[in-house]
Amino acid sequence: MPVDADGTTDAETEGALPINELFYSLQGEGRLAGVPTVFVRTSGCNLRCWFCDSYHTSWEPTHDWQDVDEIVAAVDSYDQAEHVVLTGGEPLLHEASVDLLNRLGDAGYHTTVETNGTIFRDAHVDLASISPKLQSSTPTPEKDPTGEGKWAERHDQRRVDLDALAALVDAYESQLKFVVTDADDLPEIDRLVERVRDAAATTVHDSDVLLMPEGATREALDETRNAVAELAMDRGYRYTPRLHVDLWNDAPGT
Ligand SMILES: C[S@@+](CC[C@H](N)C(=O)[O-])C[C@H]1O[C@@H](n2cnc3c(N)ncnc32)[C@H](O)[C@@H]1O
Ligand SMILES: Nc1nc2[nH]cc(C(=O)O)c2c(=O)[nH]1
Ligand code: SF4
Ligand SMILES: [Mg+2]
Repeated sequence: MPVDADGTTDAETEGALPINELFYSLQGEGRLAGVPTVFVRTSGCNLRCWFCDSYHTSWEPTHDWQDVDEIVAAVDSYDQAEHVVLTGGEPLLHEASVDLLNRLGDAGYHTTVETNGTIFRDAHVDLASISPKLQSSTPTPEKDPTGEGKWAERHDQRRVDLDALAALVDAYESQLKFVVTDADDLPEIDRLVERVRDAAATTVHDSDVLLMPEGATREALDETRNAVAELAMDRGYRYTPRLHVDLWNDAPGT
């Protein structure tokens, strides 16, 4: 069954998830970088960042439908792993993500959800790794990988939902992880962090705000990582590497 253009799924398939890939690696991003982790990547997204490093979950979604039972068994087959990351695409689009997270939490796994922060769901989440999307992520006709620019307006309208961001920050241990393309992104990050602080009851420390260089390949990161590290130092935010890209470049299943 296909994921439709918005990435929403047919009600019939509740209890199953569209899985693009499931693999064992090291967490490459954020405060748990370096931790051995099983990744479950769902397909389908409500946004279309021009730089999306998971093209086959957003711009051109591909997947197998798998029952939550099957996914849990596949996670269990990696004996060494105590951590699971649920990512996508946008994993919180899918109702069945709640069941999967609750099952993994009950089984004793530490669960991280990688989310664009536009959707709140109540589930077992040990770390909400929230990556709100900046204006520089918008797929303008010049930047759209399909060259059409059809998604620019929808992307721009949907990319920030303050209520969802505040609900995620208030419900879960969280980090705000911004993809930085250049220094022009910083004023927008500062403003958005302040808006989240105003909307949420929980204190958001500067050390919970992470700057991540844009780049899906080593070559692309060579152009961004040092400048982003300097911006993090200037501003007092945290820098996060993209360890998996440094180690394995853009190989699938890493
Ligand atoms: C593919 S997304 C899936 C989860 C969710 N849709 C989101 O955007 O947070 C996983 C992470 O990769 C980041 N990301 C995607 N493409 C990137 C790129 N070209 N450079 C740096 N980070 C990127 C996202 O911002 C997010 O933190
Ligand atoms: N190793 C590795 N770490 C990651 N952290 C977040 C990822 C993601 O795509 O959400 C990711 C990923 O794709 N690979
Ligand atoms: S929100 Fe995440 S999955 Fe969706 S297009 Fe952007 S980076 Fe890709
Ligand atoms: Mg990734």
